[in-house]
Amino acid sequence: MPEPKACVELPVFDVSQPLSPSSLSSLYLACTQWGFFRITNHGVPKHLFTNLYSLSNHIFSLPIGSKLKVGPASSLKTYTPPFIASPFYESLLVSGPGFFSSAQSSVDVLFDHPKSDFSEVLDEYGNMMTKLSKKIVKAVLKSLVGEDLGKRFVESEFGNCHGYLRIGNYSPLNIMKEEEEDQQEDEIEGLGMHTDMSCFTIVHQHEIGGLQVRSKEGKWMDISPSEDTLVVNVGDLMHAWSNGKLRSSEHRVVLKRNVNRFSLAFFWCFENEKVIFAPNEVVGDHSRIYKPFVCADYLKFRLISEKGKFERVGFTVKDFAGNCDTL
Ligand SMILES: O=C(O)CCC(=O)C(=O)O
Ligand SMILES: [Fe+2]
Repeated sequence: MPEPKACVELPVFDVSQPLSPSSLSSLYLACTQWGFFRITNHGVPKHLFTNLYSLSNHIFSLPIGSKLKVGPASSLKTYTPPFIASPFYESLLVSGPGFFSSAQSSVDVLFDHPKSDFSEVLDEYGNMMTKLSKKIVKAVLKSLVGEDLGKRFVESEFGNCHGYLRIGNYSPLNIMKEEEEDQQEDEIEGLGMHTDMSCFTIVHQHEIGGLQVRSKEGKWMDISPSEDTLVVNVGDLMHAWSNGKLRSSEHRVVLKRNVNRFSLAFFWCFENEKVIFAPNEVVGDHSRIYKPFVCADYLKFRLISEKGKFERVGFTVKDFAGNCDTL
């Protein structure tokens, strides 16, 4: 018998105003317990999501041969086809801080005629996510180390962060009948269990839901779709920078047969050359659990592990920089 479904109740924070002391405590608790929370009054108008999805749909509907012109073997490498991360998942990458020119460089290759509507919408969305990410970093640091120290770290540690957006299209269409006749479950994995390589990720999930977080006990919990909120999660870089205090939780996406799903995942990351080393004020009396490491080296380590389809034993920051007994 399939297990009954469980849904996690994530706290919701209104980011249009400063958080009260009690909200800051619950933000800290959410980051340590779940590594996930929601934000509301984020300022992204509904029509922007609608536009973004319809313009992205236009791109994902192109023939695979066209999309591969910006695929992994091309010089741009902005398109990831199905069968690399998952057979039902394809994605398009748009990087900041110049979201317009990043989107436009893909569009110029994908379409024969000049077209800038996609890049304009992406620019607007990317800039909004950048502002939100800065707000989130500020609030979480305040909840972690207090206002004064938080403000200092925002500048000294997070001042050179950058963001990139991954537009995801999940299409588990017409495949099941032949391949999975014997399977009774009506849900299939769209994106396998992983942690994010970011400081924070901001996700807009489509109304059909499917995002799940793994509890500390190892149980998969649904993060229900909610029209007015965005989902935020802590990534590996923030986990390491906070000496493991903030949780970078494993999560995945499950799909319903024959139902297409879109999502927008915005990753806010340290600059490539940054050495990630939890400040003494964050470590406090605890023992240090991560060795210092260069951000780009960790990203490289993850890419190699993923290409090997996770066959290597270690593929998270714990395996990369954990067991800090030399300091
Ligand atoms: O599609 C989603 O809802 C989340 C995607 C995700 O977890 C990721 O891209 O890292
Ligand atoms: Fe993720």
